[in-house]
This record gives sequence, structure tokens and C-alpha cells, in this order.
Amino acid sequence: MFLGIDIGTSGVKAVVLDERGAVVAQGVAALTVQRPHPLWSEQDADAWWQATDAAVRALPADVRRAVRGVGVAGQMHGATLLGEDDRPLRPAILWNDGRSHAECAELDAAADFRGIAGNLVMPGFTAPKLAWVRRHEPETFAKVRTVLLPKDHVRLRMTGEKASDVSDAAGTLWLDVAKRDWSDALLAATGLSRAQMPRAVEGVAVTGTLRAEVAEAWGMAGVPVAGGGGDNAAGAAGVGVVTDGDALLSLGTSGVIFVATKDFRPNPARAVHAFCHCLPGLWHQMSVHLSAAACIDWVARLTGAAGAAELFARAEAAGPASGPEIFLPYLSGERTPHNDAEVRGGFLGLDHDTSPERLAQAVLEGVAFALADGLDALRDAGTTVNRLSVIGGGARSRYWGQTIAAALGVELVYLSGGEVGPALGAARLAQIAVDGGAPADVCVPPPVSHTIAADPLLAERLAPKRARFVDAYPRITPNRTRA
Ligand SMILES: Nc1ncnc2c1ncn2[C@@H]1O[C@H](COP(=O)(O)OP(=O)(O)O)[C@@H](O)[C@H]1O
Ligand SMILES: O=C(CO)[C@@H](O)[C@H](O)COP(=O)(O)O
Repeated sequence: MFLGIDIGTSGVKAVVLDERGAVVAQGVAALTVQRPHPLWSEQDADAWWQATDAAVRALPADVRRAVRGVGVAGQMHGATLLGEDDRPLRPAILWNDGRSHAECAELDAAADFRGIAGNLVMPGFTAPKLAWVRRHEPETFAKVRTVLLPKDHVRLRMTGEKASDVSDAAGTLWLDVAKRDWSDALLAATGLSRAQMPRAVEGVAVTGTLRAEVAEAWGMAGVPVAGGGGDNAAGAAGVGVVTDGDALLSLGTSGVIFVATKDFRPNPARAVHAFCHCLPGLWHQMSVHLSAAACIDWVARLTGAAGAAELFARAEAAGPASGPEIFLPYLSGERTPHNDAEVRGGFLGLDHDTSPERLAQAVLEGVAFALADGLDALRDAGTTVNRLSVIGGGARSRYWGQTIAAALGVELVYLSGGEVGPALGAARLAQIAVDGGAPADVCVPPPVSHTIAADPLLAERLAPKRARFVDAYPRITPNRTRA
């Protein structure tokens, strides 16, 4: 059996697969995000390890004993700064942190990030965060011995090894994405060197074995740990999005439309991302929306719903396009297509009949409209998307899927285990690392549980609201320079 561990933003998921790819057991442990100042978003790296340990220990002991390989996936871009003793120097700065706007412009001017790293320099990425620390916390910057991404910090705790797979490493903006290796020029532009980076490896490489005390605590002696992937790339491996043109929709804390590409296709216009895939010889493009299921949890808290499931039930009670309310889901700013870390969310069109149910409905529509903006940006970048395999916790709601399919005008495909897709993919990468085998043979799509076609009548009802949504962003940010 193979264990996949996903360090998500809302929690760690541990999933065990058998050799045929069937899910045998799952464990979860929640995480919280700290926002001590406007635009900041941080987590304690030790909390990742504690949650990983709890999620793995939640698996049955006999299943743990049968594990022959471990793979890791995780939220991308998080800057975990380690000192000489390999301990964190400060809380990790996350992918949805917006503090480094000024540093982005400086890095963009200092080196060819767009050409080599293939992306606009955006505040969510790792490089500008280090530039921010260099300016605002110079004593900490001077002590940085190693910079690790979230899953790679967990790897260090598991194996004692410093390594990062290239799909995740690309999200630092220090990778030469075409060459799948660190770029000395981009590191130097940030005041760093290769010596401060983990070893860059492919997702299917073995990066070490479990340390003796971890192996003993988990009951899995001498087990190898694979390179793994950034959560979106690992999710793609998990649901078989491994051939040029295959695409997925991730409904986690963030929302992502991910398209596998057979070559490196940078097109930074409108904040489209281009990174390595976690399988050798593949890359991907994606649109990234900073608050997707995060908006569901937020409005659930705001309106006193017990959780996501109750929130969706309330939205369904209101029904599609039931009121004039428009929700702008920019709770953490937005990447694609606006590249605007400072914009914030809002409701428009409230009236005397606005109810918690209609607010819930407006929120799930607003996220769908943001995803439609992302799909438009990908299409402007020359990418075709006809169907999307759905991963992430939001895959549990069919009702949301109907709205999203109609707003995007594409069919959604739900696959068995998709709601924990990145962990699924991490386990598959471990299987390839340990047993070999062609990635295309191991990373096949799991069985389809259901599909949701774009309903033309619903699309027609949503169209005027989408038009108002598109119109709103430039109106609430009249003085912004557009990405
Ligand atoms: N029954 C449900 N229906 C729809 N969404 C759900 C349901 N249960 C949980 N979720 C959503 O799943 C999200 C977590 O998804 P996940 O992919 O685990 O995120 P992350 O990887 O960012 O931690 C929660 O924010 C929640 O809104
Ligand atoms: O920043 C990105 C991708 O560029 C996000 O997709 C993060 O990787 C977080 O993922 P989730 O926790 O939402 O799965």
C-alpha cells in the first residue's frame, strides 16, 4: 500500500491506496490560518507536522504497517525559513499572503522572472516574500540557511532530507522552469543562492526514508518517501490529468483551473501561471483564485451555518440566480486575472429581501464567476478546455457543481476520491518511486462517480449576473494598474 499526505491550507489529509489505486483508509487533521495584520496570512510550520502526525496516526495500525512508500503534496509557495539549526525562524508566509506587492515590482525589474520562471512576479509566490523579509526583517533574513515549501518542511521532519519536487519548486519563482532546475540568476536577484535551496528532484524520485523515530511512531519501518508535488500538480496525478490538454478544477481553500501541457508554455498575461507538472517531461498552465471554498466557510461562519454542507443546503433552498445579490470573492485579493493582492471582497445588490439563503447562493455563484474569469484568461493564453475533472473538498457538493458547470460552459467530471485528489496523487507518485512503472499507466483516471453537464437554461439565467460581476472589479478599483 502507498500513503499520500496532503498539507492543505484547511487541514492535512492522509490517504492510503492499494496497488490498484483503491482508497483503503483516510485520516484528517485540521489547520488554522493566522492573519495578524491586513494582507498577512501565516501558519506555524510546527502545526503542519503535528497535523501530519495526527492524520497518519488516525489511520488503522494494520493499514500503516502495510505501507511501502510515502508521497507528499501540499499548498504551494509558502515560505518556511529555517536557521542554522533547521528550526523555523518565523511563522511561514502562505500562498495567499499579500504583503509583498512593492517587492514584486522590484524583482520584476531586477531579473527576467517572466522569461525564466515563466510567470508574473505575484505576492503569493515565494521569491517576493523573501524580498519582503530582507527589507522588513533583515535580522531574520541574515539567518536564513534554508527556504522550504510546506510539504518539504514536512519531508524534512519525516526523513531529515532537504528536497523539493519541481512542480512545487517552480512556484517559488526561483526555478528555471524549462530546465527544471534552480536559476542562479533569479536566486541572486533575491539575495539568495542555490546553497539555501533544497535539492530539486522529480516528483517520482525517492528523496529519503522515514527517520527511525517517525517510522517507529507510525509503525512503518524503512519506508521510502517520494518527491511528491505541489497540491494542484499532485491532484492532477491523482485524477489522471497527465496528458497534454487534460484539465482539472480544484475546489479547495483556493480555486484552480489546471491544464497539463507537453511543453513549458509561459503566458503571464492576465496572471496565467505556468509551472512544471510533477511527472517528468510535463508542464502545466493554471488560473488561480485565492478564495474558493474559503468563501463557503466564511459565509457559513457569518450566517451561523454549521459548515459547508449546511451552507450549500441553504443556497439550494434559495435556488439558482434567485436574487440580485452579487458576491466578489476577493477575501484574500485575487491572482488570475487581476494580480491584485489588495482588492477585497464585497456584496452588491442587497435589498430588503436579502436572506442568509440568498447570500449563500450569491457566494457560490460569485466563486463560479471568478473561475469563469480564470477560464477566459486561460483561453486568451491560447488554451482549450472542454471538460474538467473536479478535485478538493468542494467536490462534495453537486449543487455547486451545477452552478460552476453552467458559469464555465464546460462539463465537470467527478472521480472516485477526487475530494482528496492531491493526497491520492502523492500516493501514486510514491508507488512509481518505489515500484517503477510508466506514470501514464499508474496515473490513470479513477472510476467516474458522476458528471455534470453545463445546463444552457441555468447558464442563461446566470449570464446577466456574470456581466454585473465582470463590470464590478474595475469599478471598485478605479485607480489600479491592470495586470
Ligand atoms: N460537504 C461539503 N460540500 C462542499 N464543500 C465542502 C463540504 N465539506 C467540506 N467542504 C469544503 O472543502 C474545503 C476544504 O477542501 P480541501 O480540498 O481539503 O482544501 P485545502 O486543501 O485548501 O485544505 C472546505 O473549505 C469546505 O468549504
Ligand atoms: O497558490 C496556489 C496555487 O498557485 C494554491 O492553489 C495553493 O497551492 C493552495 O491550495 P489549497 O490549499 O487551496 O489546495
